[in-house]
Amino acid sequence: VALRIRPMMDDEIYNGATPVAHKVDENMVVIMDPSDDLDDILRQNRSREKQYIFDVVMDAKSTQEDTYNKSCKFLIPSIMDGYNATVFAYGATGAGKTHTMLGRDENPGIMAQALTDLFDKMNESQERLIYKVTMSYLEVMHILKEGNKQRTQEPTAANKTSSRSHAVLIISVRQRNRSVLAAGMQQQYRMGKLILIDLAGSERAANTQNRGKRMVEGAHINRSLLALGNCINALSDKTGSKYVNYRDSKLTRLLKDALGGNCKTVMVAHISPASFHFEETRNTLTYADRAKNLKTKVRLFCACLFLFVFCMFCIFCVLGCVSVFV
Ligand SMILES: Nc1ncnc2c1ncn2[C@@H]1O[C@H](COP(=O)(O)OP(=O)(O)OP(=O)(O)O)[C@@H](O)[C@H]1O
Repeated sequence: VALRIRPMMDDEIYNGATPVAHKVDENMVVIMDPSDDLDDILRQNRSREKQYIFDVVMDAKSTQEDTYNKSCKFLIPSIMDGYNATVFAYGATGAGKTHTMLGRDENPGIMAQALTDLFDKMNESQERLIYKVTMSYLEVMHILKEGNKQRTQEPTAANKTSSRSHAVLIISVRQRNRSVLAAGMQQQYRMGKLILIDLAGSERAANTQNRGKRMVEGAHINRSLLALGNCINALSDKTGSKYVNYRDSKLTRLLKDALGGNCKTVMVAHISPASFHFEETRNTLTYADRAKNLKTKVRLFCACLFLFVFCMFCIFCVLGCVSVFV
């Protein structure tokens, strides 16, 4: 789990917001509750400061390149070796998810950097290996941009360029060995999949002042994010006894492997440092903190096949022995 704290926006500073989230070191963030309600007896003795620890903490000084290097780059060789990986951006509306995942042409985010890295790595080994890359959401780079033009972006009171849908980029890489192919021999191929997800932001209907279609859209977004939150809660339950309802939304069905299956998963949580967004910030940090408890099991596709064949072989041997005795 990585955390990115975006810079304060000009309008937040103009409207009197103060920064309440601070990076302490590479792994720690501290938030300070800005409320100073003297009548709130229940909170009077509580510390207003809370610390959270994550694998990576980045603040306004982190560039797009730093963010990619720290949260996604290490996954690229695994994809080429046949593993599955998912990176998803999580956070409230306006917290900086699209900036991280997509960025801009002159300042590209994780999606474009991961693709560039992947194709560079494939070029390095193309004399030895043959790759087949398939993608949904894009086939070549320009379709990523086309896809993003199609994506509804609407200003809401909470974010001027709010994404009104989840964006999912799935890159599948199939790899075969040239020399084995040239010799005309049968060979297993390796298949790795990288899923990059820019979730639509959770939002409070009251904050966005959305009406009509936009409000219904917001409700759908929130419902799927609620289902995601429920799955994270159930999966992070230490007793392991809670039922994980992946079927609650399309989003959780899509993320099933990323959350509890055969996948290396990175969650990049996003928060705003501004005091106005303290409640959203605390919610995001709570979920990100829970997400640290999630465990996935990563296996190679061909290794599974081998295990299956081996198990079948053992079963037949046992059945053979039993029938001899009978
Ligand atoms: N690290 C950053 N550095 C500079 N600007 C940023 C950063 N993160 C976000 N921003 C700016 O903050 C604004 C909101 O960010 P963005 O649209 O990425 O939020 P979001 O979480 O994707 O919101 P939504 O869920 O509503 O789509 C944008 O103008 C974006 O350029």
